[in-house]
Amino acid sequence: MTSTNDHELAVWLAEQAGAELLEVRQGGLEGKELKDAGDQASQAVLARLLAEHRPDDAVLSEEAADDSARVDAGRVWIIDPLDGTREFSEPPRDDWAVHVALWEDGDLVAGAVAQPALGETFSTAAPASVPPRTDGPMRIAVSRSRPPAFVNALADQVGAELVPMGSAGVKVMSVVRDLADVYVHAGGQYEWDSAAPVVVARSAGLFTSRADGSPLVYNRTNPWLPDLLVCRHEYADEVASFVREHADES
Ligand SMILES: Nc1ncnc2c1ncn2[C@@H]1O[C@H](COP(=O)(O)O)[C@@H](OP(=O)(O)O)[C@H]1O
Ligand SMILES: [Mg+2]
Repeated sequence: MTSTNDHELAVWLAEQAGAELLEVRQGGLEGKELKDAGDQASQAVLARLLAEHRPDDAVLSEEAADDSARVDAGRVWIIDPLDGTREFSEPPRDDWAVHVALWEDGDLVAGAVAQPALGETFSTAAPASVPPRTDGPMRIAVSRSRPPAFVNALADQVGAELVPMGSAGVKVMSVVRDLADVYVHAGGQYEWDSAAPVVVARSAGLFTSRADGSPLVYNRTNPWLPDLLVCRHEYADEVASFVREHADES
């Protein structure tokens, strides 16, 4: 695997962790015990394989202590071993994911989002082509548990329907798959929640930004990156302008 390119490595890592998560989910645990076991098992797989195959690279993970030296590193893997932890603990839901992204010299350059319960991995190794849009009203993917405060007003204004689901990665992939047109989030998130989904969405030709349309910046000292917009290009201006006008309500 050492000679594998970064795109292929991201896929392999996400799928190895995903296989581990499927096993953990069969183990008879429930609730918080299942969530914790999933987080820890996936983190262990990713940390071990990254140390083995990319020993010189830094890592920023939801499930590991942050080493501030990564801010000065040239290459940083930004990983979320289990995104949508809540949905992972509610079998047979399939809206949870493994995120593996690579940041290099200022921007995201490779990544994979595995949806193990769906048997699918979306990646920069084989960029997806977004299907033609399904006819009908705009569909906005939102968090099941923490949707942005402004989202009902946004849906009313643009005549959209809301599609609640778990996991930032799954919501971004829902835009890639034409199950939604827009994913907008505000109020809280970290770099690992969006890094891999964003680089995969970019490779599929989608629009990505902060919720107000400003650029996403990764590998900052503080990984808090609380809002996100991923959508088909034709919706970007309408949604970002609405967010700018309603910034105090997120
Ligand atoms: N207000 C908030 N503050 C912090 N993290 C948030 C958040 N809203 C969503 N997230 C994180 O974003 C990811 C997707 O959330 P959601 O499924 O609600 O859309 C989840 O990651 P994890 O499952 O890795 O913790 C969740 O913790
Ligand atoms: Mg997450």
